[in-house]
Amino acid sequence: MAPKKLSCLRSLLLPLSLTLLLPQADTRSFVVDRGHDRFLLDGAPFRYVSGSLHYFRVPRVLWADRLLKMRWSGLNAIQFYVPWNYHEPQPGVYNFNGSRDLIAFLNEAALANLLVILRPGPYICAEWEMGGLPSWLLRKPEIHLRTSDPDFLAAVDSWFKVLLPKIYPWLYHNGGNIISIQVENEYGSYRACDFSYMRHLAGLFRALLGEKILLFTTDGPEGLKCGSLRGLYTTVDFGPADNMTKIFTLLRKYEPHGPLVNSEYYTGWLDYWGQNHSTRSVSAVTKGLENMLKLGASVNMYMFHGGTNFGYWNGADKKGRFLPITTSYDYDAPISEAGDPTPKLFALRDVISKFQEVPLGPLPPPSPKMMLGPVTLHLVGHLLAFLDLLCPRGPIHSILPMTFEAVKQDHGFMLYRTYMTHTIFEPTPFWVPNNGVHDRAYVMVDGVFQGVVERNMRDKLFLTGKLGSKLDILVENMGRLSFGSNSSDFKGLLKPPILGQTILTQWMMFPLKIDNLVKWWFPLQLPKWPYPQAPSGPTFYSKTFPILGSVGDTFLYLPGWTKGQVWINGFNLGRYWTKQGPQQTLYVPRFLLFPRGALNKITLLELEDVPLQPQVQFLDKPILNSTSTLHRTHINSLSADTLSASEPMELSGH
Ligand SMILES: CCCC/N=C1\SC[C@@H]2[C@H](O)[C@H](O)[C@@H](O)CN12
Repeated sequence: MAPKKLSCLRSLLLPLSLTLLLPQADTRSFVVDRGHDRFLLDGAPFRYVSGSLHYFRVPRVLWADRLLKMRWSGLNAIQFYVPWNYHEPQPGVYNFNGSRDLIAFLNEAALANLLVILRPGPYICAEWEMGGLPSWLLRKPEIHLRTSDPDFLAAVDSWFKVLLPKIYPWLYHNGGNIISIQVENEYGSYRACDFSYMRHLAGLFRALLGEKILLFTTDGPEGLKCGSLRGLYTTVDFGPADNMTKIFTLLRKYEPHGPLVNSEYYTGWLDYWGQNHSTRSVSAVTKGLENMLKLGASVNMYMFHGGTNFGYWNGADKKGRFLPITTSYDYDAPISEAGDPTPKLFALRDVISKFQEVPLGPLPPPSPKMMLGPVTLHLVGHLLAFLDLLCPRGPIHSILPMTFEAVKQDHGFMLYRTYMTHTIFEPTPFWVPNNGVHDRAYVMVDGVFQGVVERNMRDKLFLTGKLGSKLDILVENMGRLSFGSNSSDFKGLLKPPILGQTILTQWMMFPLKIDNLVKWWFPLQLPKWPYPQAPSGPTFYSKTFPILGSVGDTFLYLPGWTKGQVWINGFNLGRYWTKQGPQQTLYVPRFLLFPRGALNKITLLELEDVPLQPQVQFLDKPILNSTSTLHRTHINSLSADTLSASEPMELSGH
C-alpha cells in the first residue's frame, strides 16, 4: 500500500482534527536545524525517542501487537535494519513475502503512528547471520566484503537497485514515515576504512532516494574516524555504563552543530551460547535516558523489543574464540521476547513522559501463557538413515573436502563421507588442522557416534575402524561471524582431516535439506537401520500431540537433551543447546500451535546425547539465565508442579 493511499486510511484511524493538520506530501519535511542544534519536522522543532525492533525476528502476525506496545510506551519512532540475506536468498532471487514483507511492516508502523529510522546496510550486524550479508557472496572466496571491491559493489548495486525504489515512496517528504536512513553500520569498527566504498554507498543512496532524505552514519566513539563521511550526518552509539558527556563531546568534533543523536542506546545486551545471560539494570538504563533527553538529544533504544533468531539466522562473534549468538534475542529489552511489557518498559515510559506526551489508555495485557506436558518423544531414526531423502540429488565428489559456500549450502548441516583406506586396530588420533572445523563436527564410524570436534577446541578424537569402514562427519554451521574484522566466515571442513599420519582424501559432500524433510515427509515406514548397533549421535525424535483447550504462548523446555534443532508443525523454532546454556527454553508463539484437539507435531534433531526419558515440556515462563553448571541448581529450585507441569495428556500415536 503506497503511503498516499495510506494517508487516506490513516485519516480513518486518526482524529479528524489531526488529519486536517497533517501536511500534504509537498510540504512535509524532516531536516537538521544546525542553527539550533535540533531536528525540524514540517518546520517545527522535533526530537525523536525511538526504539529498535527487527521485523525479521518477529513473525508478521505479531508485528501490530509489538508496534502498538512501543507506541504506548511513549516512542514516536522506531528503528530497524533490512537484512540483505533475508530478502535475496540466492543471487537475483528476491523475497518480500509474508514475514519478509518490508512494505507491510512500514505500513503497520504508520498505522501505529510511528516514524521510521531505516538502516538498510548493506551490512547491518545485529548479531544476525553474517551481519546481514548473503553467504553466496563467499562463492567468490577472494571477495573483500565491505570494501570497494568491484565484485562486492556489483552485488550491492544490484541489491539496492531493487530495495531502494521500494523504499522511495515511503520517505517522509514523499508522504511516508521514513525520516532518515543510515548508510552502512559501524563502518569505523571495520579494518578496511575504505572511504571510496562509503562514498560509493552515499552516491548510490542519493541517486536512488534523492537529495532530501537525511542520510546518517552510526559508530561507537572509537569508530567515528573511519565511520563518518562528509555529507552524512554523524551519530554515535553507547550504553548506560558509558560516559555520555565524553562521548557527546567527541561527537561534536564531527558534528559541531545539529542535534546530538545516540542511535543505539543499549537497554540490555546479547547472549552467547555458553556465557552468562546479559542484563542491564532498570535504574542505569532509565538514568542514562533521562540525562540524554535533558540535553535535547534524540535517542534510539537498542533493543526495545529483541525477538528471536528462528531457524539458523543467529550470527556469531569472535572474542578469542568463536561465540555463536543464542536463539533468543530477548536482549533484556523493555518488551520481552514473548512480547510482554517488563518493569523496564514502565520505568522508561515514566522518563519519556517528563519530556513529551505519552499515549493514554491501557497497555494490552501480557499474552496468555500455556503449560503442557511432559510430552514423550519417540525415535524416528538416525540422520544417516534418511540420507537419500535429505540429499535427493546425491553427493558431490571431490578429492578434498569442499566448503558449504562452494556447494551452495547456505545454512544448517552438511554430511562429509569418506572410507577408511586401511584397518586401524589401535585408537588413532583424528583431527582437522588449522582449527578447520567450522563449526561443529559430529563424527561417526559405520554409523556409530564417536564424538564431537569443534572450532574452538584443539581436542582430537581417537578412532578405530576396518578397511572400507564409512567415516561420516556431520558438520553444523552455527552461524557466520556478524561482527569483527573478518566476516568471510566460510563453513564446513576448511582443511582435509587427518587420521594418524594419513591426510584423508576422496570425499563425498551431502548438502542436507533437513527443513524440507521435516516439513513434508517423515515416512510412516521407518527406513531400515543398516548397522548392528543402536542409533547414536544425530537422531530425529518426534511426537504428535493434541492441545485439548485453547493455546497460549509457551516456552519449550528440553531437560536432559544436549544440542540440536527443533521444529514445531514444520516451523524451524531454532537451535537448542541445553548442555551449554544460558538459554534453556525456546519461545513458542501461540500462533504456531493448533488448539482444541487438533494434532500438533514436534520434531527434534538431537545431535549428541538423548536423555533416558526422551521428554520435553512446555513451560509458562522462559529460562534464559541457566548455564549448565547453574542449570541443575535451577532445576532443583523449580517447584514440583512446574516440572510435573499439567496433568499428563492422552497422547496420540506419532
Ligand atoms: C563494543 C563492541 C560494539 C559492537 N557493536 C554492537 S554489539 C550490539 C550492537 C549490534 O551489533 C548493532 O547491530 C551494532 O550496530 C552495534 N552493536
